[in-house]
Amino acid sequence: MATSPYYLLLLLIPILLLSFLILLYVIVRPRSARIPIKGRHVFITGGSSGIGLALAHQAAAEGARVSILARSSKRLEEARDSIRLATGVEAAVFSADVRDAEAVARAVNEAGPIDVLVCNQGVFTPLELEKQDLKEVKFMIDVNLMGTFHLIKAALPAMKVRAKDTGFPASIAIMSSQAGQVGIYGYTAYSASKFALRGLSEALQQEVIADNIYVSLIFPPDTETPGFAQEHETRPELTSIIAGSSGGIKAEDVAKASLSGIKSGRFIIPCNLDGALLAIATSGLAPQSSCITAFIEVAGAGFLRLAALFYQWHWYSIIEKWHAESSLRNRASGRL
Ligand SMILES: NC(=O)C1=CN([C@@H]2O[C@H](COP(=O)(O)OP(=O)(O)OC[C@H]3O[C@@H](n4cnc5c(N)ncnc54)[C@H](OP(=O)(O)O)[C@@H]3O)[C@@H](O)[C@H]2O)C=CC1
Ligand SMILES: CCCCCCCCCCCCCCCC(=O)[C@@H](N)CO
Repeated sequence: MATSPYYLLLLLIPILLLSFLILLYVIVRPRSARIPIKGRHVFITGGSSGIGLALAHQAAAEGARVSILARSSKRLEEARDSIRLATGVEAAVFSADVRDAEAVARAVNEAGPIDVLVCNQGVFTPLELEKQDLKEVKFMIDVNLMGTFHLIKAALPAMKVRAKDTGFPASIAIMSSQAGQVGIYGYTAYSASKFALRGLSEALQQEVIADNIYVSLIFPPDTETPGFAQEHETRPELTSIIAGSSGGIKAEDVAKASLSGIKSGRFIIPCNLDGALLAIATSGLAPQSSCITAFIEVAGAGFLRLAALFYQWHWYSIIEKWHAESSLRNRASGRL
């Protein structure tokens, strides 16, 4: 009996899919890696509060040797006590302002060679640019971007030697934000500082892969931390509405997602489902070590661009409505 062409087509689809997956497996770069943290030195900046403190707890609980850096010695001591109480691990603490390259170099040299560097420190004071003082703009760029440059410059030489001597891959993980994947009302300076970390990370990964060092970029949504509580008091209403599109998350959940991605040597680390969709929609020319994720990125690009257009349509409708209502309020109060 002649084989119906439909059977051939049905047979052809899984063969084509499998061939495509094999092609992706061959081409994805850098090749995936396992980065152990048990017994290794994890250095976390901003480790005295919020996400950084949750990361320090998680890393200590997984058997890492933990160092935390921040400005306030008091908060560092309190963080060290909480880590000891929860995990029995004695974290090393270093007080320095990441804006001071020499202070950072001193702290990193004192801490000794690092296996996993987590550049987590960050500040965020959302406000419409027109109202924002340029000093605040510079402050966010200096802490979030220049501070990260200072840390990597100080830690990289010894990390290279250490990775070579131990034969284990090392990791440089940088804390971005979903506001580092999409610009959000009120976050002109903050988004700029976080988008810049994307360019830094993509370029740096090409520079350090030969030294068995993997770069990870972490993209949390709004996260319940002391910094966020402070931010929430002053951020513009439209910022809260638009940023709220991705919901909120606990610092512990960001820490778990971050460490899991770091240990797998993943370049882009989302922290929730919206973040996973956002990561695919903004994958661009980012490195990708997983052929499955690469397949989803290729297959989902078109649909997710459509979803992104719907999000923009929704956000601009909210902005338009907000301005219409506020001009009605102003007219009603006779302020126009
Ligand atoms: N909370 C959120 O909604 C989200 C946060 N993020 C990012 O996560 C990171 C941590 O945020 P979060 O945990 O909320 O922040 P917190 O404000 O709770 O903690 C910030 C930490 O950074 C330290 N820090 C601040 N400025 C400096 C500096 N100049 N030098 C050294 N250390 C500094 C603080 O210690 P000290 O003040 O003593 O120096 C503190 O340990 C940031 O990069 C932020 O952009 C990303 C997405 C969402
Ligand atoms: C195509 C699919 C799209 C999927 C959903 C996109 C939703 C994007 C929302 C952006 C949220 C920005 C949060 C910033 C958090 C932060 O960094 C501040 N709290 C300061 O710390």
